[in-house]
Amino acid sequence: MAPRSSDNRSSDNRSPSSDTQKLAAADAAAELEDKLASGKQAEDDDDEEDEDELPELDDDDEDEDLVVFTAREAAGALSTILSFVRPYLGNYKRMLAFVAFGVMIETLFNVIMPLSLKFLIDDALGEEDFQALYKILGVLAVAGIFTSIVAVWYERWDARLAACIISDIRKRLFEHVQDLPASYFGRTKRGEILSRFSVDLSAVEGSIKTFANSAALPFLELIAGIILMVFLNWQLAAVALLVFPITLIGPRILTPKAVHANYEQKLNEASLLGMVQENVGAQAVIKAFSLQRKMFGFFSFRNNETRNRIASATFLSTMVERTVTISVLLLHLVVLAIGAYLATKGQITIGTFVTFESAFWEVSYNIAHVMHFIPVSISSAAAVRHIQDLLDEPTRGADRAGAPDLPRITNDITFDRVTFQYEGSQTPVLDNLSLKLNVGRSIAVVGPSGSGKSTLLNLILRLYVPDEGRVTIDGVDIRKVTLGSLRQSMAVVFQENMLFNMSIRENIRLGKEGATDAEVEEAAKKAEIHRYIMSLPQKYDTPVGERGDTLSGGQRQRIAIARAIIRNPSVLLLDEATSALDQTTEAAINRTLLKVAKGRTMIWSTHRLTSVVEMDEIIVISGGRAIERGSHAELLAKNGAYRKLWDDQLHQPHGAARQVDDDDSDDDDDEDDDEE
Ligand SMILES: Nc1ncnc2c1ncn2[C@@H]1O[C@H](COP(=O)(O)OP(=O)(O)OP(=O)(O)O)[C@@H](O)[C@H]1O
Repeated sequence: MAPRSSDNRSSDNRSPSSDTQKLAAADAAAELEDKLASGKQAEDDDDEEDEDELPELDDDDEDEDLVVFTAREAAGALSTILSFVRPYLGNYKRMLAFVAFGVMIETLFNVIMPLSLKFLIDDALGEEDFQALYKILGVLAVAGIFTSIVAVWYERWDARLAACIISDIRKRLFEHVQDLPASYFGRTKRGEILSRFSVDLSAVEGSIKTFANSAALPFLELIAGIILMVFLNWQLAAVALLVFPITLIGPRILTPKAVHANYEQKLNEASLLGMVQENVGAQAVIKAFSLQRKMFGFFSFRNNETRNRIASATFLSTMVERTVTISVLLLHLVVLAIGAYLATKGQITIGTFVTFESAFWEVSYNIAHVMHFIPVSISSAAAVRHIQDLLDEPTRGADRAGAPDLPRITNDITFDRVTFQYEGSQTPVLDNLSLKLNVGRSIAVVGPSGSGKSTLLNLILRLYVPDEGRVTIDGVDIRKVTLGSLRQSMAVVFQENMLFNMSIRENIRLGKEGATDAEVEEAAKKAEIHRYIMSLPQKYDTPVGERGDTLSGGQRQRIAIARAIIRNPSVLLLDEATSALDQTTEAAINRTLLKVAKGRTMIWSTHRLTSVVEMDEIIVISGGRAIERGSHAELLAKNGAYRKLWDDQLHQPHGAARQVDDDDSDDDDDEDDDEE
């Protein structure tokens, strides 16, 4: 038998492992799941006769033709993968050529090897010609060593090529996700995006990594083996090839059942994992309510269910493989009998008989190999479609062609009859809102929960764009300037402040590229966090952990404030930026923020009215509009919506505090509401 230079292939090719079958069935299950989830049928379901039309999957489904991979489907899957991967191959033509050359050499050797048996037996051993024997062995040894070297060499390039392509796809995907508009993240589950990077990318990776060894090489060897069989004895080859389809009967019957069982297994495993994830996340509640035993009971039940599914799926997957090996064995007996008969009748030589046997095995195993690759490629094609769908999502936040940079903000930020509604929601959050925010002032945006305060800031940042009307800065529609220049002039602190898994210093420095250590410390001092940072053993080099988990909510918020301050922005946007702070720290930061706000514009959305009393202006948002506007004293004097919010927050009956506050505001001028 010809030496196999590719170890991975030789191990599972010669004896198709149950793992390979399991993998194939599991992948097919993933494909089935995808199809069921998306409600789509297979690509070629326009053909009424197709067997791959997918009925609902349920436990009683006895339709054995549920999923049979037709040649058309396999070809469609391959073409989907190849057309997706082709643009990436352009950068790696040299590597591709090396791999193709290696595969050709290996195929050639694996034809020469069985063929040499014929000459070895008939010409050398049969004729006792030692000259010929040495020659044949010598040629084989040289060819074997050469092929082995080539195989090791091209495997290296193959591994590198696959890694490069996947890395490029991952990069492109990540870059694209960065550019997607905020609305996409609003309507898409986080897990869905993550699964493009994990499940789908690894399915594509699986097919790319194994393509040379599990598809190209077996396919070429299959063709070469058939040619060799026909060359040796076409009658015997015809018998062998005619009965080869018999080997497909077992998989045809059992594959749908195995696919179904694997699908069920996947569902159970996913649910088990979900349970572990939920459990780990809810440890505090579980401990506080002593729920350990109850949770263990739920887990055991699900675990037993999964155990039964795994056993059944493994057995069925193994049976798919077994039926192939049993059919090949029976077929082999037929070929052996006919071949032996022809040899005894002298119609073929012993050498031809033995070589035919060898070619027969070659063809059998290569058929099995190609068959194993089909579900892998179908699963991978489904993954490619998912990835492509994500890549096809328009990056609406991108700049218009030739958009200019936003000049320095000098006058105002204006909402000009802005109506905005989130995707999928029934009512607009902002309804024909007109509002002029003069720069250089500290402005608070207050209002009931859900009134649209954060939305207002999101529109200024162009995280979302209005459905009607426009947001302008100094008269220029912010959609018409570059996003980079718009955001460069702003800094924002959110309520939920995401820190990155890096040091405190690096997190603060994210606000300003190239900021010096002194600037970082200055910003931290202003955000009232410097003293705490200095108390840590690693000080500014302390890693904050994933999402800043090693810090308290208030500490994260102060670091986020430092990150915003260091940017030295024209416009500082604060969205409930001090919600996680205690009153003393909040008061200190409020003072700092008011100092920082001098000479720039600060727009602060908040619930805590005590934070906004010193602001230049307070705007009350309700029902999608600005209903009141003025200083704290003016708005109290108005005795309207702001007054009610203030009283509610101070737990005073509406009107009870009026006398006191009215006294406070005696000197204040009344100012008209700017509601437009
Ligand atoms: N991404 C989103 N997708 C759909 N609806 C959203 C989204 N974000 C906010 N909303 C809805 O829009 C409305 C306004 O939300 P927004 O966060 O602007 O209010 P808010 O005044 O800042 O509220 P709070 O004071 O509670 O933070 C709410 O009804 C909210 O449910």
